[in-house]
Amino acid sequence: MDFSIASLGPCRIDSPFAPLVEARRTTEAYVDEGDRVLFDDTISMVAARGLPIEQLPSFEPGGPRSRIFFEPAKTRVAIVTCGGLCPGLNDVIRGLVLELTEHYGVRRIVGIRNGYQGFIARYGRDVVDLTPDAVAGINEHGGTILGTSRGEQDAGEIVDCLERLGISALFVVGGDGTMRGAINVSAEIADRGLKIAVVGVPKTIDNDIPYINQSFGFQTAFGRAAESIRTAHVEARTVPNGVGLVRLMGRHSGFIACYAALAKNDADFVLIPEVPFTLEGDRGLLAHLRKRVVERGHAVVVVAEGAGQELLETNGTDASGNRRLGDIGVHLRHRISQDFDEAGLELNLKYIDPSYTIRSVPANPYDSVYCLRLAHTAVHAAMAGRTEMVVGRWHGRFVHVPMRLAISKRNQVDPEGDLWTSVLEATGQPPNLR
Ligand SMILES: Nc1ncnc2c1ncn2[C@@H]1O[C@H](COP(=O)(O)OP(=O)(O)O)[C@@H](O)[C@H]1O
Ligand SMILES: O=P(O)(O)OC[C@H]1O[C@](O)(COP(=O)(O)O)[C@@H](O)[C@@H]1O
Ligand SMILES: [Mg+2]
Repeated sequence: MDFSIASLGPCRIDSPFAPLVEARRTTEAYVDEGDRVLFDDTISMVAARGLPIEQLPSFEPGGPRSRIFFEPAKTRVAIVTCGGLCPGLNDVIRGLVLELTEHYGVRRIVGIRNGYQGFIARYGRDVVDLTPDAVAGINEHGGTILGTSRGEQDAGEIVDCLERLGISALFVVGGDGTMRGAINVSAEIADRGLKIAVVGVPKTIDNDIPYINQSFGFQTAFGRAAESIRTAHVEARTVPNGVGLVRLMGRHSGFIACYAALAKNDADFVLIPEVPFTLEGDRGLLAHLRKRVVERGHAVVVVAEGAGQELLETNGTDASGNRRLGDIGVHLRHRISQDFDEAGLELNLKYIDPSYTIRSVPANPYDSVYCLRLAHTAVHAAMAGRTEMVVGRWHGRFVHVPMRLAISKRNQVDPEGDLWTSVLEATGQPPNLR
């Protein structure tokens, strides 16, 4: 694991934040820019490394610097949002624009329309000016005012466009695919000997980006998902042999399903991609579900879209190379109905798929705060010449994470971890459904 952050050069310019931070030292509420945030947070984890303290894996802290790399008056900035929607995208855009203009005095900020496509001539190269007026009130709305897209674009053409626009700092707001694209862009920038900072704000409702504790918009998304679980529960308990079946987003990671289920504490079974299950046999889902309905009169099943894919046919990939998943919700609805029928049991199954409704909403107040603080951290990093990195929060501290680390693996629910244990405690489902 390499935690070192790439930099465009020494910081020689006084930062407007110098008077605010120069006298500060690390406390439990602040990390000095010269300090490091430890990766490990227990005594046994640190001890197991067997390393001297300065060699322990650690993150560079985020936040304002006393000196910066770019001269604000000469700095031009671009912002792009890519991949699937996520609550809070507009909060991030507005946060970046206001911090850059009001505090650093950056005068030219452009938004690239429709993700990486907006850089490309074939798609009509689409750029809009972003001023404080242009972003007023956008945080009240879901989606992204810049638009977004999937599908890989040529890094050479992207950098041609950055050069033509005279950009010094590019902010990329997106998920793992976006960061892979941004690494290619950074490599092209380095090959051409340019000084353009590329700083990411990681975006994913699936919460599948590692080394950042939690992604923005996730809390809003699972909050919306929890409403579907409440609906399913109300419907299921008011009819004989009621089963509420809820399918939630979560391509490879079951965080939305777990958190939404815990938020309502009404689910009897939670099925996620990280924990394989079978339908058939004494230990399978169907037998346990039948038993639960016979004993208690109703049941609620929450399934993440990526769960049980081994039971289904997959359907190729999307424009970004993401696997198109089989529909586990529809499959379960069919198999549960069949199973109750074969057992001669009445069944009242209500199937709910909130689908895109959980990600197209505006951020809740918690996520809005988080988005704004991530945006501030990203601006401080870029102005200090940091590049090929994303901002994140680790153990409650804002940190800089190398982009390569942020895509080096997928953040997933650990079946041996305490989140899954909480789900097992809350549902009472067997640890092994197979
Ligand atoms: N392997 C890759 N290499 C380069 N660019 C990629 C790669 N995967 C995705 N991208 C780019 O990132 C953008 C968003 O990726 P996608 O996977 O759709 O969403 P997310 O960033 O949310 O994971 C796409 O438009 C594409 O241009
Ligand atoms: O239909 P779309 O827009 O391709 O998006 C569906 C996928 O987007 C997600 O919200 C995640 O998107 P990202 O990979 O862009 O973060 C998944 O939960 C879902 O499977
Ligand atoms: Mg992705």
